[in-house]
Amino acid sequence: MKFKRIIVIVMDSVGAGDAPDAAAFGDAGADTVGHIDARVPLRVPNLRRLGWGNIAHIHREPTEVIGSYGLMEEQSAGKDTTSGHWEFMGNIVETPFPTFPHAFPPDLLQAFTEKTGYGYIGNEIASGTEIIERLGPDHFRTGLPIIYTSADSVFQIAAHNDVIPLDELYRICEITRKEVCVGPYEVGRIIARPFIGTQGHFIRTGDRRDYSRLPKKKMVFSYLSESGRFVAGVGKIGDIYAHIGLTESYHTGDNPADMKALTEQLLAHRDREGLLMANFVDFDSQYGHRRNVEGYAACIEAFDNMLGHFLPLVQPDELLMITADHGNDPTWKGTDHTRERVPLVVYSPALTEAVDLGIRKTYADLGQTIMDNFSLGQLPSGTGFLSELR
Ligand SMILES: O=P(O)(O)O[C@H]1O[C@H](CO)[C@@H](O)[C@H]1O
Ligand SMILES: [Mn+2]
Ligand SMILES: [Mn+2]
Repeated sequence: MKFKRIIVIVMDSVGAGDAPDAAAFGDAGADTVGHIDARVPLRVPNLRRLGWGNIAHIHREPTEVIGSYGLMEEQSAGKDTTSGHWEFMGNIVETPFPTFPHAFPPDLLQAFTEKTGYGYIGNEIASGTEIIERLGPDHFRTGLPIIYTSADSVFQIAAHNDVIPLDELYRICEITRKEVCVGPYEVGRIIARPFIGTQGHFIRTGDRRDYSRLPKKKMVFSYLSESGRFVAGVGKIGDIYAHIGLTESYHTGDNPADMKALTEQLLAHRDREGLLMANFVDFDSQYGHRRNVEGYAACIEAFDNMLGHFLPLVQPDELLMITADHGNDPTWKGTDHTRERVPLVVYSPALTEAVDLGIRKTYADLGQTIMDNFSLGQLPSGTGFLSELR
Protein backbone atom coordinates (compact mmCIF):
# COMPACT_ATOMS: atom_id res chain seq x y z
CA MET A 1 0.00 0.00 0.00
CA LYS A 2 1.23 3.51 -0.82
CA PHE A 3 0.21 6.84 0.59
CA LYS A 4 -0.02 10.33 -0.87
CA ARG A 5 1.17 12.08 2.23
CA ILE A 6 3.29 10.98 5.17
CA ILE A 7 3.11 12.79 8.48
CA VAL A 8 5.99 12.37 10.95
CA ILE A 9 5.70 13.62 14.51
CA VAL A 10 8.82 13.60 16.69
CA MET A 11 8.05 13.75 20.42
CA ASP A 12 11.41 15.26 21.35
CA SER A 13 13.21 13.10 23.94
CA VAL A 14 10.32 10.69 24.65
CA GLY A 15 12.49 7.54 24.90
CA ALA A 16 11.18 4.05 25.67
CA GLY A 17 14.02 2.47 27.65
CA ASP A 18 17.79 2.10 27.54
CA ALA A 19 19.41 1.12 24.24
CA PRO A 20 21.78 -1.87 24.04
CA ASP A 21 24.73 0.57 23.92
CA ALA A 22 23.38 2.81 26.70
CA ALA A 23 26.22 1.89 29.09
CA ALA A 24 28.73 3.55 26.75
CA PHE A 25 26.78 6.79 27.29
CA GLY A 26 26.45 6.31 31.06
CA ASP A 27 22.75 5.61 30.60
CA ALA A 28 22.24 1.89 31.36
CA GLY A 29 18.85 1.69 33.09
CA ALA A 30 17.44 4.99 31.82
CA ASP A 31 13.80 4.85 30.70
CA THR A 32 12.06 8.15 30.02
CA VAL A 33 8.46 6.98 29.59
CA GLY A 34 8.78 4.00 31.94
CA HIS A 35 10.15 6.00 34.84
CA ILE A 36 7.59 8.77 34.34
CA ASP A 37 4.74 6.24 34.32
CA ALA A 38 6.07 4.56 37.46
CA ARG A 39 5.82 7.92 39.24
CA VAL A 40 2.74 9.38 37.50
CA PRO A 41 0.59 6.69 35.84
CA LEU A 42 0.07 8.13 32.36
CA ARG A 43 -3.40 8.68 30.94
CA VAL A 44 -2.63 8.33 27.25
CA PRO A 45 -5.63 6.64 25.60
CA ASN A 46 -4.70 7.74 22.08
CA LEU A 47 -1.05 6.71 22.21
CA ARG A 48 -2.25 3.40 23.72
CA ARG A 49 -4.67 2.93 20.82
CA LEU A 50 -1.71 3.35 18.48
CA GLY A 51 0.25 0.68 20.37
CA TRP A 52 2.27 2.46 23.04
CA GLY A 53 1.20 -0.17 25.61
CA ASN A 54 3.18 -2.75 23.63
CA ILE A 55 6.44 -0.80 23.36
CA ALA A 56 6.73 1.62 26.29
CA HIS A 57 6.99 0.43 29.88
CA ILE A 58 3.64 1.81 31.00
CA HIS A 59 1.04 0.28 33.30
CA ARG A 60 -1.48 -2.08 31.73
CA GLU A 61 -4.88 -0.87 30.62
CA PRO A 62 -7.24 -2.81 28.37
CA THR A 63 -7.01 -1.12 24.97
CA GLU A 64 -7.98 -1.97 21.43
CA VAL A 65 -4.85 -1.29 19.36
CA ILE A 66 -5.38 0.18 15.89
CA GLY A 67 -1.81 1.23 15.07
CA SER A 68 1.34 -0.69 14.21
CA TYR A 69 4.19 -0.36 16.65
CA GLY A 70 7.87 -0.99 17.21
CA LEU A 71 11.06 0.38 18.72
CA MET A 72 14.02 1.96 16.94
CA GLU A 73 17.69 2.00 17.95
CA GLU A 74 20.07 4.80 17.02
CA GLN A 75 23.30 3.90 15.23
CA SER A 76 24.76 7.40 15.25
CA ALA A 77 27.61 8.26 17.57
CA GLY A 78 25.56 10.74 19.56
CA LYS A 79 22.32 11.11 21.49
CA ASP A 80 21.36 14.61 20.46
CA THR A 81 18.54 16.06 18.41
CA THR A 82 20.65 16.57 15.29
CA SER A 83 22.08 13.06 15.03
CA GLY A 84 18.68 11.52 15.78
CA HIS A 85 16.83 13.56 13.18
CA TRP A 86 19.51 13.17 10.52
CA GLU A 87 19.49 9.40 11.07
CA PHE A 88 15.70 9.30 10.58
CA MET A 89 16.35 10.65 7.11
CA GLY A 90 19.21 8.32 6.20
CA ASN A 91 22.28 10.15 7.47
CA ILE A 92 23.95 8.11 10.20
CA VAL A 93 26.42 10.34 12.03
CA GLU A 94 29.55 8.20 12.32
CA THR A 95 32.03 10.75 13.67
CA PRO A 96 30.73 12.39 16.84
CA PHE A 97 30.27 16.15 16.68
CA PRO A 98 32.74 17.96 18.98
CA THR A 99 31.69 18.37 22.60
CA PHE A 100 33.34 20.47 25.31
CA PRO A 101 33.24 18.70 28.68
CA HIS A 102 35.57 21.38 30.10
CA ALA A 103 33.77 24.30 28.40
CA PHE A 104 35.12 26.13 25.34
CA PRO A 105 38.90 26.58 24.85
CA PRO A 106 40.50 30.07 24.79
CA ASP A 107 41.22 30.11 21.03
CA LEU A 108 37.57 29.43 20.22
CA LEU A 109 36.42 32.20 22.56
CA GLN A 110 39.00 34.56 21.13
CA ALA A 111 37.62 33.86 17.66
CA PHE A 112 34.12 34.52 19.01
CA THR A 113 35.16 37.95 20.24
CA GLU A 114 37.12 38.82 17.12
CA LYS A 115 34.38 37.82 14.71
CA THR A 116 31.29 39.00 16.62
CA GLY A 117 32.77 41.99 18.47
CA TYR A 118 31.35 40.68 21.74
CA GLY A 119 33.00 39.44 24.89
CA TYR A 120 31.14 36.87 26.95
CA ILE A 121 30.21 35.73 30.41
CA GLY A 122 29.70 32.13 31.47
CA ASN A 123 31.56 29.57 29.37
CA GLU A 124 30.32 26.68 31.49
CA ILE A 125 28.55 23.36 31.21
CA ALA A 126 25.18 24.49 32.44
CA SER A 127 21.43 24.14 32.44
CA GLY A 128 19.95 27.04 30.48
CA THR A 129 17.32 28.11 32.98
CA GLU A 130 19.74 27.97 35.90
CA ILE A 131 22.59 29.88 34.27
CA ILE A 132 20.44 32.84 33.20
CA GLU A 133 19.19 33.29 36.77
CA ARG A 134 22.69 33.00 38.20
CA LEU A 135 24.43 35.25 35.66
CA GLY A 136 21.46 37.57 35.07
CA PRO A 137 22.85 40.46 37.14
CA ASP A 138 26.25 40.22 35.42
CA HIS A 139 24.54 40.09 32.05
CA PHE A 140 22.60 43.30 32.73
CA ARG A 141 25.65 45.03 34.17
CA THR A 142 28.06 44.14 31.37
CA GLY A 143 25.72 43.79 28.37
CA LEU A 144 27.63 40.63 27.39
CA PRO A 145 26.00 37.45 26.07
CA ILE A 146 25.89 34.34 28.30
CA ILE A 147 27.70 31.43 26.69
CA TYR A 148 27.28 27.82 27.77
CA THR A 149 27.27 24.23 26.55
CA SER A 150 26.09 20.80 27.74
CA ALA A 151 26.96 17.16 27.13
CA ASP A 152 25.64 17.79 23.62
CA SER A 153 27.55 19.35 20.77
CA VAL A 154 26.05 22.80 21.26
CA PHE A 155 27.27 26.40 21.55
CA GLN A 156 24.41 28.18 23.31
CA ILE A 157 24.14 31.96 23.47
CA ALA A 158 21.62 33.43 25.91
CA ALA A 159 20.64 37.09 26.08
CA HIS A 160 17.80 39.11 27.57
CA ASN A 161 15.80 40.90 24.88
CA ASP A 162 16.39 44.24 26.61
CA VAL A 163 20.17 43.70 26.75
CA ILE A 164 20.79 42.33 23.26
CA PRO A 165 17.87 42.76 20.86
CA LEU A 166 16.64 39.59 19.20
CA ASP A 167 17.91 40.45 15.71
CA GLU A 168 21.34 41.19 17.13
CA LEU A 169 21.37 37.87 19.01
CA TYR A 170 20.50 36.08 15.77
CA ARG A 171 23.29 37.96 13.99
CA ILE A 172 25.82 36.89 16.63
CA CYS A 173 24.65 33.29 16.27
CA GLU A 174 24.94 33.38 12.48
CA ILE A 175 28.51 34.69 12.66
CA THR A 176 29.33 32.06 15.27
CA ARG A 177 27.91 29.37 12.99
CA LYS A 178 29.72 30.52 9.84
CA GLU A 179 33.00 31.90 11.14
CA VAL A 180 33.68 30.83 14.73
CA CYS A 181 32.62 27.21 15.24
CA VAL A 182 34.50 25.86 12.24
CA GLY A 183 37.02 23.08 11.60
CA PRO A 184 37.55 21.05 14.78
CA TYR A 185 34.97 23.27 16.49
CA GLU A 186 32.13 22.55 14.07
CA VAL A 187 29.49 21.82 16.73
CA GLY A 188 26.12 20.27 15.92
CA ARG A 189 24.25 23.47 16.72
CA ILE A 190 24.61 27.08 17.70
CA ILE A 191 21.48 27.90 19.72
CA ALA A 192 20.06 31.39 20.30
CA ARG A 193 18.46 31.50 23.74
CA PRO A 194 16.54 34.76 24.12
CA PHE A 195 14.75 35.46 27.39
CA ILE A 196 12.53 38.09 28.96
CA GLY A 197 11.30 39.01 32.45
CA THR A 198 12.95 40.11 35.64
CA GLN A 199 15.55 38.53 37.95
CA GLY A 200 14.05 35.49 39.66
CA HIS A 201 11.35 35.32 36.99
CA PHE A 202 13.25 35.07 33.72
CA ILE A 203 11.34 33.29 30.96
CA ARG A 204 12.95 31.84 27.83
CA THR A 205 10.90 32.76 24.80
CA GLY A 206 9.72 30.75 21.80
CA ASP A 207 12.16 32.79 19.68
CA ARG A 208 14.89 30.22 20.29
CA ARG A 209 16.71 29.43 17.05
CA ASP A 210 18.93 26.46 16.22
CA TYR A 211 21.69 26.90 13.65
CA SER A 212 22.63 23.41 12.51
CA ARG A 213 25.90 22.43 10.89
CA LEU A 214 25.52 21.45 7.27
CA PRO A 215 24.95 17.74 6.62
CA LYS A 216 27.47 16.12 4.30
CA LYS A 217 25.15 13.36 3.07
CA LYS A 218 21.96 13.70 1.04
CA MET A 219 18.83 13.01 3.04
CA VAL A 220 15.21 12.07 2.35
CA PHE A 221 13.95 15.68 2.20
CA SER A 222 16.12 16.41 -0.86
CA TYR A 223 15.04 13.26 -2.71
CA LEU A 224 11.41 14.23 -2.05
CA SER A 225 11.56 17.88 -3.03
CA GLU A 226 13.73 17.16 -6.09
CA SER A 227 10.98 14.78 -7.26
CA GLY A 228 8.43 17.59 -7.01
CA ARG A 229 6.86 16.62 -3.68
CA PHE A 230 6.33 19.11 -0.88
CA VAL A 231 8.37 18.85 2.32
CA ALA A 232 6.88 20.98 5.08
CA GLY A 233 8.62 21.30 8.44
CA VAL A 234 6.89 22.41 11.62
CA GLY A 235 8.68 23.65 14.74
CA LYS A 236 12.45 23.09 14.85
CA ILE A 237 12.45 20.80 11.79
CA GLY A 238 13.71 23.45 9.33
CA ASP A 239 16.50 24.46 11.69
CA ILE A 240 17.54 20.88 12.51
CA TYR A 241 17.97 19.98 8.85
CA ALA A 242 19.76 23.28 8.09
CA HIS A 243 16.80 24.20 5.83
CA ILE A 244 18.02 21.73 3.19
CA GLY A 245 15.44 19.98 1.03
CA LEU A 246 12.40 21.62 2.63
CA THR A 247 9.85 23.39 0.47
CA GLU A 248 8.25 25.13 3.47
CA SER A 249 8.98 25.73 7.13
CA TYR A 250 6.69 26.84 9.97
CA HIS A 251 8.59 27.81 13.09
CA THR A 252 6.52 27.64 16.29
CA GLY A 253 6.86 28.39 19.99
CA ASP A 254 5.49 25.36 21.83
CA ASN A 255 3.65 22.04 21.52
CA PRO A 256 0.13 23.48 21.11
CA ALA A 257 1.44 25.81 18.39
CA ASP A 258 3.09 22.80 16.72
CA MET A 259 -0.19 20.90 16.68
CA LYS A 260 -2.03 23.93 15.33
CA ALA A 261 0.49 24.45 12.52
CA LEU A 262 0.61 20.72 11.74
CA THR A 263 -3.18 20.57 11.46
CA GLU A 264 -3.33 23.70 9.28
CA GLN A 265 -0.59 22.42 6.99
CA LEU A 266 -2.19 18.99 6.67
CA LEU A 267 -5.43 20.61 5.52
CA ALA A 268 -3.54 22.99 3.22
CA HIS A 269 -1.70 20.17 1.39
CA ARG A 270 -4.58 17.82 0.67
CA ASP A 271 -4.11 18.13 -3.09
CA ARG A 272 -0.35 17.37 -3.01
CA GLU A 273 2.02 14.46 -2.46
CA GLY A 274 4.69 14.85 0.12
CA LEU A 275 5.91 14.91 3.69
CA LEU A 276 4.81 16.88 6.72
CA MET A 277 7.16 16.63 9.70
CA ALA A 278 6.90 18.25 13.13
CA ASN A 279 9.16 18.29 16.17
CA PHE A 280 7.39 18.81 19.51
CA VAL A 281 10.18 20.18 21.70
CA ASP A 282 8.48 20.96 25.02
CA PHE A 283 8.95 17.43 26.41
CA ASP A 284 12.70 17.91 26.16
CA SER A 285 13.33 21.58 26.74
CA GLN A 286 10.68 22.31 29.38
CA TYR A 287 10.68 19.06 31.35
CA GLY A 288 13.39 16.52 30.43
CA HIS A 289 16.37 18.84 30.88
CA ARG A 290 14.68 20.33 33.91
CA ARG A 291 14.24 16.85 35.45
CA ASN A 292 10.59 17.70 36.10
CA VAL A 293 8.73 14.37 36.23
CA GLU A 294 5.24 15.74 36.92
CA GLY A 295 5.59 18.40 34.22
CA TYR A 296 6.82 15.82 31.73
CA ALA A 297 3.86 13.54 32.54
CA ALA A 298 1.39 16.40 32.08
CA CYS A 299 3.06 17.34 28.79
CA ILE A 300 2.68 13.78 27.44
CA GLU A 301 -0.97 13.72 28.54
CA ALA A 302 -1.64 17.10 26.90
CA PHE A 303 -0.03 15.81 23.71
CA ASP A 304 -2.20 12.70 23.84
CA ASN A 305 -5.26 14.89 24.19
CA MET A 306 -4.27 16.95 21.12
CA LEU A 307 -3.57 13.71 19.25
CA GLY A 308 -7.15 12.68 19.97
CA HIS A 309 -8.32 15.65 17.91
CA PHE A 310 -5.73 15.11 15.18
CA LEU A 311 -6.24 11.38 14.49
CA PRO A 312 -9.77 11.73 13.04
CA LEU A 313 -8.36 14.16 10.46
CA VAL A 314 -5.95 11.57 9.03
CA GLN A 315 -7.34 10.20 5.75
CA PRO A 316 -6.86 6.75 4.17
CA ASP A 317 -4.29 8.11 1.70
CA GLU A 318 -2.20 9.46 4.59
CA LEU A 319 0.24 7.65 6.89
CA LEU A 320 1.10 9.00 10.35
CA MET A 321 4.29 7.97 12.16
CA ILE A 322 5.04 9.10 15.72
CA THR A 323 8.49 8.60 17.20
CA ALA A 324 11.21 10.30 19.27
CA ASP A 325 14.82 11.35 18.69
CA HIS A 326 16.52 10.21 21.95
CA GLY A 327 15.64 9.93 25.63
CA ASN A 328 15.73 12.51 28.42
CA ASP A 329 14.76 10.58 31.53
CA PRO A 330 13.58 13.17 34.08
CA THR A 331 14.47 10.79 36.94
CA TRP A 332 18.06 10.38 35.70
CA LYS A 333 21.25 12.00 37.03
CA GLY A 334 22.41 15.28 35.53
CA THR A 335 20.37 17.31 33.06
CA ASP A 336 21.29 15.71 29.73
CA HIS A 337 19.76 13.37 27.18
CA THR A 338 19.74 9.60 27.72
CA ARG A 339 20.63 6.92 25.16
CA GLU A 340 17.38 5.02 24.67
CA ARG A 341 15.37 3.10 22.16
CA VAL A 342 12.56 5.23 20.80
CA PRO A 343 8.92 4.29 20.34
CA LEU A 344 7.48 4.08 16.83
CA VAL A 345 3.76 3.98 16.14
CA VAL A 346 2.26 4.02 12.66
CA TYR A 347 -1.34 4.75 11.77
CA SER A 348 -3.60 5.16 8.76
CA PRO A 349 -7.33 4.54 8.54
CA ALA A 350 -6.47 2.44 5.45
CA LEU A 351 -4.61 -0.08 7.63
CA THR A 352 -6.65 -2.78 9.33
CA GLU A 353 -4.13 -4.73 11.42
CA ALA A 354 -1.97 -3.82 14.41
CA VAL A 355 1.40 -5.12 13.24
CA ASP A 356 4.39 -5.59 15.55
CA LEU A 357 7.25 -3.93 13.65
CA GLY A 358 9.81 -5.28 16.13
CA ILE A 359 13.07 -3.61 17.11
CA ARG A 360 14.45 -1.65 14.18
CA LYS A 361 18.26 -1.49 14.03
CA THR A 362 18.44 2.11 12.84
CA TYR A 363 16.22 5.19 12.86
CA ALA A 364 16.82 5.26 9.08
CA ASP A 365 14.12 2.60 8.72
CA LEU A 366 11.68 5.48 9.02
CA GLY A 367 13.29 7.42 6.17
CA GLN A 368 13.61 4.32 3.99
CA THR A 369 9.88 3.74 4.48
CA ILE A 370 9.26 7.23 3.08
CA MET A 371 11.66 6.52 0.18
CA ASP A 372 9.85 3.26 -0.61
CA ASN A 373 6.45 4.93 -0.42
CA PHE A 374 7.45 7.43 -3.11
CA SER A 375 9.64 4.96 -5.09
CA LEU A 376 12.76 7.06 -4.56
CA GLY A 377 15.34 4.29 -4.15
CA GLN A 378 17.58 3.02 -1.37
CA LEU A 379 19.32 5.12 1.31
CA PRO A 380 22.85 4.09 2.41
CA SER A 381 21.17 2.57 5.51
CA GLY A 382 17.68 1.59 6.50
CA THR A 383 15.10 -1.11 5.89
CA GLY A 384 11.64 0.19 5.12
CA PHE A 385 8.61 -1.34 6.81
CA LEU A 386 5.94 -0.26 4.32
CA SER A 387 5.50 -3.83 3.07
CA GLU A 388 4.98 -5.06 6.66
CA LEU A 389 1.97 -2.81 7.21
CA ARG A 390 -1.46 -4.38 6.79
O1 LIG B 1 19.57 23.57 29.43
P1 LIG B 1 19.08 24.06 28.11
O2 LIG B 1 19.45 25.46 27.79
O3 LIG B 1 17.59 23.82 27.92
O4 LIG B 1 19.88 23.23 27.00
C1 LIG B 1 19.53 21.99 26.53
O5 LIG B 1 19.07 22.17 25.22
C2 LIG B 1 20.08 21.81 24.34
C3 LIG B 1 19.51 21.50 23.00
O6 LIG B 1 18.48 20.53 23.07
C4 LIG B 1 20.74 20.65 25.03
O7 LIG B 1 22.02 20.43 24.56
C5 LIG B 1 20.73 21.07 26.46
O8 LIG B 1 21.89 21.75 26.73
MN1 LIG C 1 15.84 16.29 20.79
MN1 LIG D 1 17.55 18.54 24.45
